Formats: sequence, structure tokens, C-alpha cells
Amino acid sequence: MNDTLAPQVRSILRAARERDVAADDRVSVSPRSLSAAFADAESDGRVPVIAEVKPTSPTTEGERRDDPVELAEGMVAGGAAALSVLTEPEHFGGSTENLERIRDAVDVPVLRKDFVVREAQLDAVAADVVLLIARFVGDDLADLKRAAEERGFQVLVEVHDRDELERALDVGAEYVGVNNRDLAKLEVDLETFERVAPHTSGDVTLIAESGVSTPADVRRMREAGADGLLVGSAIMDGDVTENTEALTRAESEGSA
Ligand SMILES: O=C(O)c1ccccc1NCC(=O)[C@H](O)[C@H](O)COP(=O)(O)O
Repeated sequence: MNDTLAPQVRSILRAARERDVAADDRVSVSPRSLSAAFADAESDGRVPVIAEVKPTSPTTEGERRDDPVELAEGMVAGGAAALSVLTEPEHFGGSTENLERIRDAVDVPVLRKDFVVREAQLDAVAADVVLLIARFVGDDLADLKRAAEERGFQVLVEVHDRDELERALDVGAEYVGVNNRDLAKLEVDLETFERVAPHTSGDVTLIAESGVSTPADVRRMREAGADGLLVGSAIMDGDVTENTEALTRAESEGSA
């Protein structure tokens, strides 16, 4: 599998495998419901957007050093239904402290965005939702999903193609994210979601991840079946409240 990943992604995976977890105790979470947050957004005319606090990334120039709590509050003010917070330190400038502070400051669900590959890594910090990337966790998907749910986390299983989608459905994933970013080349193509989404079963909450930058992209992903969208770079680039608002209002009259 490693040979087919972009060098930056190989480096992310290597760091994830080597990362130790200092936590002594198993976390126990009373999660804020992601599906209820999506329903609340829909009921007042907002597109359900998970806005991502992403200080930097292998495909971003520079690093945004504003207070992550201020960024998160700005995203919620712009109508974000939920937040995603990078906790990966080496390639994304994230931290578990950022997530803790943000989760204390807002009342929407918070997704821990990281590259979890071992059960002990689930105990690094409490969050409402944890990400498991099908391609990274391989045959451990079912065990890690069970371990996460035992701790109270909701689990977002990330896939990129139909085979990974089948694996997500086989383990009973309720939240599936289709990542438009190809981890082999790091290219983003919104057609990925359009190709994979029709093969999902109806009771799954489907999230389009990566590469969404305009209201037209939002509408395109929604027409292809996205219940929600995960957006990082386009929101982090400039005024996060205005950027979030433009996307959450993409289906309102008068939106560009
Ligand atoms: O964002 C990257 O550069 C990246 C590189 C290698 C592996 C993963 C990467 N991103 C993780 C994500 O899933 C995105 O942060 C998330 O989907 C938001 O994407 P975007 O809206 O395109 O910033």
C-alpha cells in the first residue's frame, strides 16, 4: 500500500505509526450528535458544513497562526454545523490542546482529524467524532471502529473508491466521508464523490471531503448526494466567518 502513496502521505503515515500516546486512561465521551447537528442546519436553511481548523498542510503554503479558538468561533458564527480540528502536529500544525480548547468553547460537534492507526491513539483526546481512514487502517477497520464506539465516539470512515466504500459499509459505518483528494497523487477531483456516492446505502450519512471551495462546488456535491461537506482550505484562506457563510448559504436564494 505504501508504494502507491504520495511521499508526503507516506511521511504522515510513518509519523502516525511512530507517535506515542501519553494518555494513562481510556477516554470516555458523551458525544454531541453529528446527525442532529446536520438536521438542525437543514431545518434553518444552512447547508451542513463541517468547517476545518487546519493551520497548514502538505498542500498549503505557510501556516495560519491565529488563535484556533477564535477561528473555530468564527466558523460557528458563519453557520458551521460542526467543526473538524486537526490534531496531527508534524504535517498539519495541529494539536490535541487545540481540540480540547475548541471543544470547550463551542457547542457544535467536533471531529478529531488525525491519522489514527492504533487503538491507544484514540485515548489522546476526547472528541465527538473520530476519523478512521480506510486506506490507512486496512484490516483493522472493524476493530478500531468498535474500540472507538466503546469509548463513545461517533466514527467517520473515510473512503476514496468503491472498494473502500464496501469495506466501510461491511463494518456498519453510519458516517462515511468520500475524500476527493487522491492520497496517491494529492490531486483533488470532485468527480470522485460523484463516482462513489451512488453506491452508498440510504441509511448512511454521506460527507463530501476536500476540494470544495465555492458555493457552486457545494451545490454540485449536494446534487451528487452529500448530506454534509467537510471544508478546510477554502475556509481557512481569509475571513473564516465570511467564507463559512458563503458555503453554508450556498442553497439560499441569491447565493452566487
Ligand atoms: O490537505 C492536505 O494537503 C492533505 C495532504 C495529505 C493527506 C491529507 C490531507 N488533507 C486531509 C483532509 O482530509 C483535508 O484536510 C480535508 O478533507 C479538507 O480538505 P480541503 O477542504 O481541501 O482543505
